[in-house]
Amino acid sequence: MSGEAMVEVVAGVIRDKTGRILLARRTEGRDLAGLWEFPGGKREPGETPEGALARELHEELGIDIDCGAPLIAVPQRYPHKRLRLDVRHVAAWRGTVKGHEGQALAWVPPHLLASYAMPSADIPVVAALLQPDRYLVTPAPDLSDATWLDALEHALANGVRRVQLRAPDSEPRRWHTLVDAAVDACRRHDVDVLVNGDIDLAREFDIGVHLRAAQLPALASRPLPADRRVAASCHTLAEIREAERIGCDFIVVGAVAGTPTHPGATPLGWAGFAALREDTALPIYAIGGLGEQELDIARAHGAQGIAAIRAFWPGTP
Ligand SMILES: Nc1nc2c([nH]c(=O)n2[C@@H]2O[C@H](COP(=O)(O)OP(=O)(O)OP(=O)(O)O)[C@@H](O)[C@H]2O)c(=O)[nH]1
Repeated sequence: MSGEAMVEVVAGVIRDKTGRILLARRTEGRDLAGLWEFPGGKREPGETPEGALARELHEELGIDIDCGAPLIAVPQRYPHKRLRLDVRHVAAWRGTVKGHEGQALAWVPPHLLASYAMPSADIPVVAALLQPDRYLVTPAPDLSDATWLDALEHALANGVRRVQLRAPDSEPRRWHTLVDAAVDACRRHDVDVLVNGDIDLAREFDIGVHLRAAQLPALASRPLPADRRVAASCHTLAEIREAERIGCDFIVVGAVAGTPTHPGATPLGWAGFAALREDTALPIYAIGGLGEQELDIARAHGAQGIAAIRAFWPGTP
């Protein structure tokens, strides 16, 4: 990793009464000119993130704000600099929004954010605003099918919004029946569902696919159309580059902490996770010995959220 200094940037998610979000366009002559961004700027020495955001939004837009909760802090490497983009919700603001530095402004409905060209650090920010922060990976159906489906229903009722159906050693016919029932349950809850590894099964059920890193080199491009999710599990920067090459929508990276299922593996730790995060714009779920209680620390290191088996599966310790 380069020792080049990290520039600390803070930006705000400002909403109007209808829920639209404010973007500002970077003016000509600046780095990344023409791209849209969340209003904000560099922290000055001695400033808190909240203080820097209040100052920047006053200078750039003429508004006074109450800083709200952190959304995500994204470490990102650009060709000539490294920065950490610390994005805060703006809880309340007063005044009339106006571009005081000649910048164009746009109030954007959240579902249209992804259609604005933005710097790469903003890709994970938009994902953090729009996509689930927990990604359940199902355990193998060791007990009865009914027990497994019942646990899935409970996880969905508990608010899991994205699921990877995974059963490494299941008998194919039994797995097909279970996938059928699980997809049905996920559709009833309007939950995003992917199946591990099996592209044909994903096509048959018209769901997403979660690829193993070893599957990536053989694929020329993403195996499913743009409206079906393609994800991958990655452990190294080389694997992340493969996921980018085929056009994955998001990835899972780990193991961040130690896990009983991989006792010999050296965990990445949060610093190792953030170092990989810096080199890609893909949304990343952190996995490996993590649960709901790590969501805040995950977001503080640029993760979309947490992927887990045990932590999100009812009835497992
Ligand atoms: N405010 C803001 N800055 C962002 C976002 N995404 C992103 O990569 N940045 C980068 O964070 C830095 C913000 O610093 P700044 O707004 O004070 O920019 P500047 O023109 O003075 O800096 P420059 O010297 O890099 O051109 C810029 O390098 C900008 O490209 C974002 O969503 N909002």
